[in-house]
Amino acid sequence: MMKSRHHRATGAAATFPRSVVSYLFKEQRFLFILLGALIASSFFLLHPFSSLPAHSTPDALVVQRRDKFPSFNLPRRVPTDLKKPGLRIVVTGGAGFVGSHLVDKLLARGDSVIVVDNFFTGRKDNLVHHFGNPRFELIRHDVVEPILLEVDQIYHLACPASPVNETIDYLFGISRASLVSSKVFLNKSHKTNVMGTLNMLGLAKRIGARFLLTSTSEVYGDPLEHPQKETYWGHVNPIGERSCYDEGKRTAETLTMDYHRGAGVEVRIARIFNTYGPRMCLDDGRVVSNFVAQVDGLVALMEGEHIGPFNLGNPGEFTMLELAEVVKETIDPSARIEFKPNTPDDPHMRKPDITKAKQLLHWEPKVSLRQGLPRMVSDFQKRILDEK
Ligand SMILES: O=c1ccn([C@@H]2O[C@H](COP(=O)(O)OP(=O)(O)O[C@H]3OC[C@@H](O)[C@H](O)[C@H]3O)[C@@H](O)[C@H]2O)c(=O)[nH]1
Repeated sequence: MMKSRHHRATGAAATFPRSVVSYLFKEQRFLFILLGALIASSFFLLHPFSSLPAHSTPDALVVQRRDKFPSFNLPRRVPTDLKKPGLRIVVTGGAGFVGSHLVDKLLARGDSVIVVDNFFTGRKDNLVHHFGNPRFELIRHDVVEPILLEVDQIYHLACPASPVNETIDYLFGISRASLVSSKVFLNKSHKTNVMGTLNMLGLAKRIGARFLLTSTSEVYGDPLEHPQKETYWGHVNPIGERSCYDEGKRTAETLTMDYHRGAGVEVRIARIFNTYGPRMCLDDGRVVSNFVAQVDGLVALMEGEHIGPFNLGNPGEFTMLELAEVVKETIDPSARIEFKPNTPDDPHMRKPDITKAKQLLHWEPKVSLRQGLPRMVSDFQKRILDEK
């Protein structure tokens, strides 16, 4: 039985090639196949060559072929786009001034963004232009309570803003005190910096996300070194009126480095110097993005390899009197400048040394203060008038 089956199999194998050959030669099929192959190869090979200059190199051939057949470009482009899906990013304090500009940038880049904000000083209006975008989510949440989210990166900005902004607010006749009572601010600032930062670092550790802390120039206190390099340890009063913010941010930096050294969390630290621009106090959603070049610096820091800290600010210097003069000229040349005592522990001078950011992040501000301030003032003026 076994033998006869083997014979039958061998016989079938022997007849197979013969039947294929006879099939191909029947009715001149082979001739038609040859003819088809000849036409196809002459179209793809001979046609591009016919117009090539005599000295063409292999590279030139590729270029010529791309020009003649635009579809040659397509396979290159499609996989590149497919390979880079957007990141999932949390921005705490994303409804605030710096945060909302950062959110604009990340969404424009193609990332998915979740904003976590308790609207302490931030406003929904700053983000309203993203409502309806499927890559955008807004969660009302206080970061002093833990939250679990699945993301790749965390930008931690949530913090009651520095009292130092009051100087500028005062110049425009806008008081932050009307938004947030100073007592609430004092109680909240340190707690948010400590517990909020701990919670967000804990989240970063748990889900393996990269964490960026927006610290501040306030960590230098009333500096004895001028301008301030990142290596300067600062001159801060631990029990003063401003300490809640200054020491709060210093603690946040310490916690960030603890989680990096102790738990291996990938961290980044930015020290933001006085930021100014549209949406700082009022907002109509229209932005002159150059005002907030710091946002580009934050993204460069998050994407880069360096932990920091990095000073992000404008090294251009101006006195409060010069600032008041610019505001006066732009808003009301007949206005009178009043001199008042400084708030306790207010720094006498601040100027960032941004050499490190320039060298390692390739970042520096695009608009000088001299150019930027009048533009900001007129933007404010217009929006104040619009609101009346
Ligand atoms: O407990 C809080 C406090 C504040 N916030 C939010 O955090 C945001 C802070 O934004 P603000 O506009 O007040 O302040 P800014 O954007 O100017 O500065 C903010 O980002 C840069 C950091 O260096 C500052 O410390 C931070 O206040 C607001 O949206 C506020 O509602 C919280 O979500 N939780």
